[in-house]
Amino acid sequence: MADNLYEQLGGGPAIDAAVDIFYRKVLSNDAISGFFDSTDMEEQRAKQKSFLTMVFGGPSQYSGKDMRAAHAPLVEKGLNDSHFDAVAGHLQETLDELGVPADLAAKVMAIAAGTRDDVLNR
Ligand code: HEM
Repeated sequence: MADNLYEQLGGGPAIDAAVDIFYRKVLSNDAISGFFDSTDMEEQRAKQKSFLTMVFGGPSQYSGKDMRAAHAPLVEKGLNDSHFDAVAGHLQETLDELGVPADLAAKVMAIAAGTRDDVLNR
């Protein structure tokens, strides 16, 4: 049995697929897509893949910003719990669509939930 969440989820190809589907959903949601108006989405997907690989225990040298710094400008623009909930919802839907078993999906969602206060800078 693979001993870290990264391997249990299916490794790099699984993370790539999840991040691609996830951002398609995020950008299709008018309530949150505006935050990404001036974002290079190719770079964003690459950073998110690297970040998730790291927090799931896989081989990653994430060199992006920490969650607090990365989202501070967005909090200035009004980023709040409702936006975080929408993003978390799209992550859950993505995991469901990919057929990730509920116990693993719950671990992923717990890690995402653990970033809330940093993302919202409080
Ligand atoms: C589970 C919670 C979240 C995680 C794990 C996460 C992860 C990340 C990562 C890894 C970056 C890249 C940091 C860098 O540029 O070095 C980033 C940037 C960003 N995130 Fe998040 N994020 C989360 C929640 C959100 C939410 C709720 C929103 C808005 C609805 C959001 C919008 C953005 C935007 C707009 C950027 C900056 C892109 C740019 O520089 O143009 N994130 N996030």
